[in-house]
Amino acid sequence: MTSETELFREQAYVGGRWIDAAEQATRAVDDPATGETIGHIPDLESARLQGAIDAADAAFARWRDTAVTTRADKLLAWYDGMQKNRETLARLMTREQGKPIAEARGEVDYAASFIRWFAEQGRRSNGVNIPAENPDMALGTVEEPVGVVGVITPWNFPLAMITRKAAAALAAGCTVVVKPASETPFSALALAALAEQAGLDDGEFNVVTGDAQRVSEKLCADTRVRALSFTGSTPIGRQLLRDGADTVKRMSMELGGNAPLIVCEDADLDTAVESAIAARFQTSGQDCVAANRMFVHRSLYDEFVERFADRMNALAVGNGFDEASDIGPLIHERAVEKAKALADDAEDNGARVIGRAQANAPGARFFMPTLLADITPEMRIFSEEAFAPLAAVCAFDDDDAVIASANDTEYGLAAYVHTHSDARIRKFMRGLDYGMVGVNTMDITGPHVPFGGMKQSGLGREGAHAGMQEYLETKYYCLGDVPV
Ligand SMILES: NC(=O)c1ccc[n+]([C@@H]2O[C@H](COP(=O)([O-])OP(=O)(O)OC[C@H]3O[C@@H](n4cnc5c(N)ncnc54)[C@H](O)[C@@H]3O)[C@@H](O)[C@H]2O)c1
Ligand SMILES: N[C@@H](CC=O)C(=O)O
Repeated sequence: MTSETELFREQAYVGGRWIDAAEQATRAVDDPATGETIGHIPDLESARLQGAIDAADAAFARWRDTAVTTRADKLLAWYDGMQKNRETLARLMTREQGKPIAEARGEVDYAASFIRWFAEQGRRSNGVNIPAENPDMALGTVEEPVGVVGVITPWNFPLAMITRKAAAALAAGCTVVVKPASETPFSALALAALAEQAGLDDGEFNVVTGDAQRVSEKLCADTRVRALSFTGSTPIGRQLLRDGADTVKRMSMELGGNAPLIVCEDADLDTAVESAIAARFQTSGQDCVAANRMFVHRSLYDEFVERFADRMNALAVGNGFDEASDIGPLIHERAVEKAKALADDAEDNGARVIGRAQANAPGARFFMPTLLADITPEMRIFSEEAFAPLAAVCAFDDDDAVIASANDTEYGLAAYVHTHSDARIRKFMRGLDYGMVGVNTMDITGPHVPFGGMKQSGLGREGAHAGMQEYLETKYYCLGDVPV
């Protein structure tokens, strides 16, 4: 097992080397639970960012022609390194992101699962044979790696959002340049240290740090970067789509969410309450597939609100290193201010506010779990992604009306419905305009499923066969005059 200090890297990883920024320019990274500085990362200037693309481009020529079994072996060695260093990676994640340590361990497993899954999938990205109308011709396709892939990721899942992209791209034969969120770079750099140990040490996998705008402009402008895979907010996704247009980049966009959770009159209330608690408060509410609006049939509404509030008020709020904590800090104080503003807006417009006083919060970046009852479409919480432990619920009477209400958003990532009626399951699955629909469960993700959204929640899918195709080009060939 690699020691904690060996995996704690304060340098960028480019072309298999650990580098600083020119003039030793750095940015500080803090612990969101305490505000203490935990380290510094290089603020790479344009020349060194260019060097990362140069390294990835040079490596691509070699990596694309590397035997698929060799690629798979290196990815599996990377996976093994993550397993052996699970606790170190989890502690590093809690330190910089704040999530409860149990969730951090779960994310290490989740992140590693993408590497294992794509290590094998890379051996199965097949072309097709096309029956020729002319018997003297032979037609078909081959799947080829697109080239250098730019990867930009958020802070809420510091490891999994990287491996979900990089493992697929590397398995396809591409090389990658990763820019992690400035709030959570150390998880990414520890991943790079394990990649180096696994033999990804010659420009196949690069992690750059520094000014986000400077990095993305570099990645978008360089024609050797043939694809950009982004996970983050919809406004930034829109900007990157604009920036990538000039070089016609292949774009994968995993953006914001506003998930509805619908409890129908024939739902199992115990399952619905437990699922709603998990769907709202996982990742301390900072989750793209979090249940942002809850709709409960009027016949169950009062009971649901009472049970949900009891479970919510029992959640332990504290430092992520405390094994008893269910809810950790938010990443920024401004995230706390936004949650307070959404709650105030809802209350000013008639919502009931249920929960413990914010004065009991154990620190400046903690937001105490809160339930807004009797919400209406006029309230900001109905259309804005809370990204905090702030739940919102209202009653409904009619299935068609609640589907229309659930769809009344620019987002379309995940949706959840609780019912035991086959007819309703079919109705809601067809009626909900979301890329992913969970029925009687919120446990919908994994490396084997196509994760992604409709409308302004994104473009493309991550995970499963679809996740591999984001990094492959289909080349059609037509062989004339091939006498049989
Ligand atoms: N769909 C998904 O799979 C998924 C997963 C996780 C998070 N998200 C979404 O991400 C958002 C929260 O994450 P966040 O706060 O890190 O998002 P963000 O958009 O602020 O940042 C995401 C990444 O983009 C970079 N970035 C920020 N400004 C940039 C700019 N002007 N140009 C280029 N890059 C820039 C950041 O440094 C970070 O690396 C939420 O909306 C959440 O729903 C979506
Ligand atoms: N919870 C999502 C990440 C989005 O925040 C996932 O499981 O991929």
